[in-house]
Amino acid sequence: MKEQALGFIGAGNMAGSLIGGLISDGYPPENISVSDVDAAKLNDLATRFGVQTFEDNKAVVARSQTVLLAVKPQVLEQVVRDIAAPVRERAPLIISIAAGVREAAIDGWLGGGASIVRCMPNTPALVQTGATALHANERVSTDHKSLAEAIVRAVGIAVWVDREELLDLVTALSGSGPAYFFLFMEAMENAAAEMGLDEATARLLTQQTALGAARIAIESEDGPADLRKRVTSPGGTTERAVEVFENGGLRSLVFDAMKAANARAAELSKQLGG
Ligand SMILES: NC(=O)C1=CN([C@@H]2O[C@H](COP(=O)(O)OP(=O)(O)OC[C@H]3O[C@@H](n4cnc5c(N)ncnc54)[C@H](O)[C@@H]3O)[C@@H](O)[C@H]2O)C=CC1
Ligand SMILES: O=C(O)[C@@H]1CCC=N1
Repeated sequence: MKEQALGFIGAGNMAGSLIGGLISDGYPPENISVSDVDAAKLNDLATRFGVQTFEDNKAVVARSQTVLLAVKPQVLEQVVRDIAAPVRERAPLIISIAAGVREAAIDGWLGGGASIVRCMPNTPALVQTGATALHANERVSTDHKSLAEAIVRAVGIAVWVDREELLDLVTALSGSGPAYFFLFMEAMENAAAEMGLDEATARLLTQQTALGAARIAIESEDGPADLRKRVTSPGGTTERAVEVFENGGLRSLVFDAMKAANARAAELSKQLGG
């Protein structure tokens, strides 16, 4: 895939993460072009990675075999309509990472007949620990599916979902998920600091605990319920804390939070083109 000309429209956080991952993975920077309305963002990526930059989105389409849409969902329609003519002419593979915008909406704005892969990455892509789910419309060839998967695999793991609606659920799980863990870490740090530990120590111990728990969870054959039991000595401290979480309804709170995020993703897709 590394000989393919790859274009990014939008040079923000996610584009920077994906480009950083691809380049660390050996993708030649001269085969990557990027456009943005913000010249400072383009300068930043050109300096960090040596990629080609353009202020005109159509210039990126004109030189790319794959075009990755990395702008906010709210500006996607205008961006896509603006590149529709060169996309029809060159028929590149279109990959969209915008939350909540359906393949059919993008295809409609392009005038129909486009090969579109939609994916939902997450910000740990920045440190090559991303989790991305992908879905392809019926026009995408097997080779193009492999190409899209290879692009996101450069920054972490990739899984395919067989129904596009499942991307809303993935958004609520792994798309927004890093923020849930950060919230939990923030609460643990604050509690420890409030009870008397200095803030720097509270942060360090919380961070290393999160990293250690994640590594055990990934490396072990066992699920989180079993791993939790191994920390929980009968009559000990963990048991007391877990009792407080369970009695406080942590599980149903997590369920409700993810349901709300899932519903918001579905709502966004209705607002942003059906
Ligand atoms: N941040 C996250 O955790 C995740 C974000 N996403 C999706 O990734 C997409 C990008 O998000 P971020 O990188 O976080 O946003 P961002 O705001 O950092 O980047 C968007 C970029 O688009 C540029 N832009 C705006 N109008 C433009 C135009 N007309 N033409 C070209 N460029 C234009 C902006 O200047 C900005 O640099 C969004 O659609 C979001 O839904 C997906 C998964 C996770
Ligand atoms: O909060 C959001 O809408 C985006 C999608 C997933 C993560 N950030």
